[in-house]
Amino acid sequence: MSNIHVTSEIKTLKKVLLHRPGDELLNLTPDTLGELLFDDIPDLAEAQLEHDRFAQILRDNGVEVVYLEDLMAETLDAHPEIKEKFLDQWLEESGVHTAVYHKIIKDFLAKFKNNKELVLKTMAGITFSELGEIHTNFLVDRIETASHLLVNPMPNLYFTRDPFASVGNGAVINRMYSVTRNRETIYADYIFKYHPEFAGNVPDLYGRNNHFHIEGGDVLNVNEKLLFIGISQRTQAEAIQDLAMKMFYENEGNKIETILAFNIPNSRAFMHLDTVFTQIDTDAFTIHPGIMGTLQVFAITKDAAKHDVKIEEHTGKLEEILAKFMGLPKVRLFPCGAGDALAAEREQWNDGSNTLTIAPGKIIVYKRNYVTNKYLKENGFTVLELEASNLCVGRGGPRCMSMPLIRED
Ligand SMILES: NC(=[NH2+])NCCC[C@H](N)C(=O)O
Repeated sequence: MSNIHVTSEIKTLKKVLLHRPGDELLNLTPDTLGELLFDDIPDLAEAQLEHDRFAQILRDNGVEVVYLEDLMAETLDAHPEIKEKFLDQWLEESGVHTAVYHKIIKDFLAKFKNNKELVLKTMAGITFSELGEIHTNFLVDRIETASHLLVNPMPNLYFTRDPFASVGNGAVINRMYSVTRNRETIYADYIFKYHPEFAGNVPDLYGRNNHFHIEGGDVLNVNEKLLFIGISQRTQAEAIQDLAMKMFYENEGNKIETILAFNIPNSRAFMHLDTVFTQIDTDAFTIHPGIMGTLQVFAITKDAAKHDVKIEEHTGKLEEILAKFMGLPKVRLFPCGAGDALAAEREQWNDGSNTLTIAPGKIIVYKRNYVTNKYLKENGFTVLELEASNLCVGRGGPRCMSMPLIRED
């Protein structure tokens, strides 16, 4: 029996994975914002308060909250023999190839006796100055243009939606689009391989060493047999085709029969499908009107005779395509900004259409998106509002900040 079970976007959420933003946010500087995929530097203490409020809303609604840093620390506690391998891999993938640096960092990390502190340190990054006495004489640290960092931080970790995606009883462990986010998947990889609760029961449906990139923000579980995946800045069409082949032919336990691929504009504001489209009830979605002009929808199914996939483009009204594939008489779309074009752009930027559904019709949103929230309330949705203005400068909302591990059927 797997410890992952997700066959829906909306059914009652039972267990979710979060990461509480940590010191990695202190290692953001104006010069590194672009590379590290942030638009501003959040106030860490405020961001943590906001994140704790998010976790509390989830708990108050009966959801068990677990943290990535705890699962990874428990993994190392249970298997001390993999610690060296984990650290070597993390260093190698952090771009620390020289033996001298490698040794200095390993010596520095040896001070962290507690695995949770060690894990948090690997997430936060390492500056030259904190190496203190071990920090000897580095030319690279003396030049004017030097970065202050020996190991880069992973500031996007609190967007737990992206490094892997729960699908059915398995996990799509992703190859990420950006260098800065690629190391994030190491944690999921180790947790699913070695954590006592998950080891041996969570099949990897994709693989972090795959050539093509795909991220969890693009993957929507509609039902046991149907997935929606965005073709976006973060997810390549080739990755979807590859995933389809793996799901259709290599994973016995997987029940997916159809993948609807949504080609959305390639832009920073719409980096993943879930930034412009999320399911909020059995027959309802939020949508950013800005994607409608160029949207293309493809159905990918199994072509058993050819041991291949069959690809068909579907044109026409989006509501009708969705209703057809979901087996519903009708589907309702709720535009971000409630039909006001300016409000739509402003609120989409702050994740107005990035809702986390915790039960049919019950959603968590950022409070600041007044226009969209009011509209959703007027249409009968239960809207739980999270006050947050620091978390959103990382350009992600409640769905991005959560990875469901268990939902009811
Ligand atoms: N599922 C999401 N929409 N995640 C948002 C991730 C934001 C993050 N700063 C990035 O650019 O990767």
